[in-house]
Amino acid sequence: MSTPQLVVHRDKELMAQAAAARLITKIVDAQASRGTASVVLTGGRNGNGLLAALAAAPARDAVDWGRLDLWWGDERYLPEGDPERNVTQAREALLDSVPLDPERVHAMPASDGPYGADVEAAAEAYAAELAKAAGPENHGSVPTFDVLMLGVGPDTHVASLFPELPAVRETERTVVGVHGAPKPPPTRISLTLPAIRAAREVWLLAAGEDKAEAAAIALSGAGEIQAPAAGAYGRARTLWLLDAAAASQLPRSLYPPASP
Ligand SMILES: O=C1O[C@H](COP(=O)(O)O)[C@@H](O)[C@H](O)[C@H]1O
Repeated sequence: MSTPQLVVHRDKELMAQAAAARLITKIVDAQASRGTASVVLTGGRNGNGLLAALAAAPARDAVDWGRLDLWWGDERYLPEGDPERNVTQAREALLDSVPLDPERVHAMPASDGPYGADVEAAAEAYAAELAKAAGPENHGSVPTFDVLMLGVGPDTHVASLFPELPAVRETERTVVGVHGAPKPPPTRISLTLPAIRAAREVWLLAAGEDKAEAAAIALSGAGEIQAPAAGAYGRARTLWLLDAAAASQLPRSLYPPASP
C-alpha cells in the first residue's frame, strides 16, 4: 500500500490541465521504457475535464496513441452510444480526436450488447478480457496498469463502488455487476478494490466544493466499506489531485498551500 500524496491546485481548470500534463508525461515515459502504456479511465465531471484538457494540450502529440491501452474503472450499464455512458463521454472529450488503435480501447459492455440485461455476465466478460491482457510479469488476473484514475464522488464512491454496497466488499473478483447504485443509473459494472490496487499508480481526482467532505473523510482514516475512496491505492503511488475547494475541509497538516 502506498501512502496518499496530495497535490492541490488553485481551481478545477488548472487541476485538469496539470493532471493532463502529468498523464502525458506518464504515458510517454511508459512507452519509452516498455513500448506501450496502459491507462484506466474514469467517468464523471473531473475525469472528463481531464480528458478535455488533454485534447486541448499541444503536448498530446508526444503520445504514441496507437500504443496505448485504455480500460475503464466503471461503466453505467446503458445501451451503446447512450450519452450517459462513460465511454460515450470519453469519446466526445478526447478519444474521437486521437489516433487510437480500436483493438486497444477496452470499453465495458453495453446493456444492448451480447449480455443483454445480464450485468453479471457482462462483468465476467470484462474480467476475462483483463485476465487475457495480464502477462506473467503481472501480479494476478489484471494487467499492472500504469495509471488508474478515479473520480471521487461526493459520497466518497470511486468507480461504481458505493459506500456499504456489496461491490465494495468484494475481495476475489476483479469486476462485478452493481445493482441499486444510489446515483443513476442503478445498474453498473465496476472494477473492484483488488483490481484497482493492482495499478502501479492510482490517481484520485476531486475538484469542487461538493467533494470537500468526501476528501476529508477518505483521507482522515475512514474505512473503505464506509468510504470506498479510502481503499483505493496503487502499488507504487497513490496521488490525490484536488482543487482548493475540494481541499477546503482537509486538516492543514495534510497538504501544502494551493499554488498561486
Ligand atoms: O457515476 C460516476 O461518478 C463518479 C464521480 O463523478 P463526478 O461527476 O461526481 O466527478 C465517477 O468517478 C464514475 O466513474 C462515474 O461512473
